[in-house]
This record gives sequence, structure tokens and C-alpha cells, in this order.
Amino acid sequence: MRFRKIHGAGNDFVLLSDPGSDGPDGGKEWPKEAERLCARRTGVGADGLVISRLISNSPAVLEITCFNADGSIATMCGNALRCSAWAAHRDHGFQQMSLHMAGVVHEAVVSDNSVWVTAEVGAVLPRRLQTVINGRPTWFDSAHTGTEHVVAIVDDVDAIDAVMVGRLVRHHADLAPLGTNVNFVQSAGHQALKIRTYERGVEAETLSCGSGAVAAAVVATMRGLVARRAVTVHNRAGEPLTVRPHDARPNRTHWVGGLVTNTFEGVLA
Ligand SMILES: N[C@@H](CCC[C@H](N)C(=O)O)C(=O)O
Repeated sequence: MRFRKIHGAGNDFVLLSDPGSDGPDGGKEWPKEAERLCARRTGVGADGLVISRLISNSPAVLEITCFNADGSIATMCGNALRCSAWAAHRDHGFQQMSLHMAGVVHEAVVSDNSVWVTAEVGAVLPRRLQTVINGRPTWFDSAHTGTEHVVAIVDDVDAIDAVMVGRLVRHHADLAPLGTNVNFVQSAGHQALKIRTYERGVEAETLSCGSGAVAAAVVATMRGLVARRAVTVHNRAGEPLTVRPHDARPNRTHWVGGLVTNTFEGVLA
């Protein structure tokens, strides 16, 4: 089975395009396959496994399934959608397409050097929980951007032990049983933010997170750090994502865009 090793602004995936209708062991074993392939030492190594299936050429529609590195399903993964759109552009020439993920329809646009997808924003809850970071009580707001996110606005994201605090908050009793992705965000100048994200399902800090960048922009707008227009979100990869409200549905839908890099391709043993 052929695969792509691809990353969206540093968030990396093993991407399988149309792997046959079943997958390993009748399709039931994808979660195990995700764990196996994503293992950094014994597999290909990735934050997630993405399966893309072409549904229709005209209009261009694909079904995308994303498994986190631990085999759990991601109901929304902005970077996996962006990587899938890039691959569909390469394989089928689509520039605009619809991507279905976990029952939600996302728009995608591939331009010269960036790939954009839409994210749907649900409930935004201020002061969802509090914890102490470096001796200072810190609030997390929650924002549902297709998956669970909490966001803390802090002075200096680099001063935080993102894995230690991220893990604590991810497993916070108030957010059980689902848990959450955890974002630390600081102001980084005019319409710009700096972010670090601890990702549920990867159970580690990742280099970028599309739905986390959208959650950061939404919370930072609510908190008055940025205005409701395009925001640059600087991440650990040094490949910023841009988040902007959708023209037709600015309160509900946001675009997230940035680079996609096809690192290598191969054949699974
Ligand atoms: N990196 C992703 C988010 C992936 C989903 C997350 N780990 C979860 O299970 O909630 C993104 O780019 O949005």
C-alpha cells in the first residue's frame, strides 16, 4: 500500500489515498494500524494516520478519516484536512473541494503556496477551568472548533512546561470523559499570536494544530487581543497558520491556511 508522509505546518501524518474499501482486517483494524504507523521509532512516525477516499469528481468531494497517534478518532483535524486537500490537488487536479470529516462538511481551497480549509466554531465558554502555571492562577476558556480545545492567554508561552501543564489540564476531572486539547497563547504584535499546543490523542506537544489555531483566534478575539479579521498564529514549527472569518458566515466558520509539505512517499511493508 502506497503512503505519503506529509505535514501541515509541522503537524505530520501518514496519508493513505483510496486504500481500498476495507483496510487491514476488514477495516476494523485502522486504530491499531494508526498506532503502528505513527510510532516514532518502529513505524513511519507521525502525529496521526489520515485516510482519504474520493467520493465524487464533479463536484470534487472526499471523505477524510483521521486517527490520532494513539488510535483514537479525531473528529476534526485542520492540518489533516489541509494535507488531504493538497494530495487531492496533486492526484486529481482539484483546486476547490468539499472534505467530509466525521459528518461535517469542510470547504478546501488549494492555492500556489498555501492550503485553506474551513473549521466550524461551536460553543465558546469563558473561564472553563483554572489551574496554576508557574505559581500564577491561570484561566482556560474553552472553544469547540470541531473538537475540544481549551485556551489560556499567557504572557510568555516559552516559559511554560507545555507537556506537564498540558497533560494535567487534558485529564482535568471537569472535562472528563472526553478530555481536551490544550493551547497556550500569547499576543505577538498586531493581529498576531504565538501558540503552543498539547494534543489529546498524540499525548504530546505538536508543532502546530489547525483547529487549535482557530480556537486561539476565537478566544483571543473574545478577549480583545486581536480584531475579528485575519490573524497570524505563530507555532513551534516556524510555519505560521493564518485564521480568518469566513465572508458568508463570520460568526460560525473560519478559514485556516498555511503551508503543506510532502516529505516523502513509500510503500508499507
Ligand atoms: N492537529 C489537529 C487536531 C487533531 C485532533 C486532536 N488531537 C483531537 O483528537 O481532538 C488539527 O490540526 O486540527
